[in-house]
Amino acid sequence: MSLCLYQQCLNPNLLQESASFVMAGMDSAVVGTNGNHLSGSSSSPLPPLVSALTLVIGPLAMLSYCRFIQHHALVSAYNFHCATNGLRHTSFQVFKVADNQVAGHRFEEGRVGSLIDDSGRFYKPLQTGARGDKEVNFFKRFHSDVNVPSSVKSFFPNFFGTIEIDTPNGGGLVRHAVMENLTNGFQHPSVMDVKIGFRTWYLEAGPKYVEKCKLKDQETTSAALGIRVSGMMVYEANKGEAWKAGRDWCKYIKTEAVSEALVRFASSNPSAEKEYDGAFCKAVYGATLTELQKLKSWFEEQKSYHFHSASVLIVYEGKPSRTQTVSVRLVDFAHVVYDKNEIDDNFLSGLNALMKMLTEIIDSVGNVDTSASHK
Ligand SMILES: O=P(O)(O)O[C@@H]1[C@@H](OP(=O)(O)O)[C@H](OP(=O)(O)O)[C@H](O)[C@H](OP(=O)(O)O)[C@H]1OP(=O)(O)O
Ligand SMILES: Nc1ncnc2c1ncn2[C@@H]1O[C@H](COP(=O)(O)OP(=O)(O)O)[C@@H](O)[C@H]1O
Repeated sequence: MSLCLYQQCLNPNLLQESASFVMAGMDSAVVGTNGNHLSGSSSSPLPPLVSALTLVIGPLAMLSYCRFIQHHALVSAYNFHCATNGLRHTSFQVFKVADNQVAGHRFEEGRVGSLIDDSGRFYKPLQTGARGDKEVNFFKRFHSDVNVPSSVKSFFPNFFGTIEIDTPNGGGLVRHAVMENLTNGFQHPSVMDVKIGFRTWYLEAGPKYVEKCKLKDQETTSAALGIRVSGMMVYEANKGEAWKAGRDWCKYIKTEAVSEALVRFASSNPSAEKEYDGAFCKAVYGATLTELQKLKSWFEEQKSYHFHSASVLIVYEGKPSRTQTVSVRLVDFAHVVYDKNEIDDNFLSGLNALMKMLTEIIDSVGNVDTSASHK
């Protein structure tokens, strides 16, 4: 979790330019609200370790490919509480590979994946063109939609705008969405991404994309079950390390083995001697169901947002503790369609399918054979 990928240049001229850009471009209401933080964040002393790192790595960074990050979020971030913190990106920034990312676009040969920082932010590389814009527009629209209750908004990551980060693979500047890191605060998170819906495609996306999705929905469990386990990692306290499912492990889970995979995710009680703990599994999924029920109530009414290919992200603490926290949130909003004025049956039925499966697991968890392979 400690690979330092980028070191932002500490070029005072650039900082200056950026600061004045921000001040000039921002709405006065934002400056008025956050003015103290604005000036404070640009001049606040760096923590000792960071300062030391700056001295050592700074000159190297200056020579390396790390260019100044252009911050585009600040002007448009009027409706979001990001402007003040956003300015921090203009001073000093250490990004790390998001090791807790379990699905989606990851750092692989020639590809760019998500990053995190120590302040609890998650940087998701946006696709070029319309697709990236779609996700950004979703966040802006959704978080400022007065018709969505705040209890529902809290299922979605906070959004802090976008920044462009120079990638080390020669790809140049890549725009990233800056979000709340949903695994922040967990010492050893166990994380599972469950894609919701019997179909991930939607006609508005165009025939090529629809074909690609249809094939994937058939090949995986989406079409048959309404859910697809897209990724998972489980912290195994007895080993002191996390087991992460590979892309193919997830892709080729057979329909009849999904339940077993779900049990595997939640039954690894780090405080238990044995590998499999039904009581722990019940506790994790009991808490999950309580959250999903709230989400479901909203989906039973709302007609404004249709989510395709979005996922429920379940996170629990793998470090032994007496109280267990389970976080249930949503991710991936690159395929949202608006104002259809009808219930999002595809997402709702997928959610119901997941809830039914989790309920069945809770009822029968003692009987599941977790030693069997899922293949
Ligand atoms: O962008 P691609 O073609 O690599 O496809 C992504 C998939 O990568 P893969 O092709 O399986 O290596 C990717 O699969 P993984 O999660 O990496 O297994 C996702 O399915 C992604 O969809 P979304 O952004 O989660 O809706 C997929 O993105 P879209 O199909 O939504 O573009
Ligand atoms: N805000 C977030 N905080 C923490 N992890 C996240 C966040 N958003 C996404 N992830 C991680 O990244 C993975 C892929 O996210 P997703 O939005 O589906 O990306 P992609 O569009 O590349 O498929 C998720 O399964 C999760 O592990």
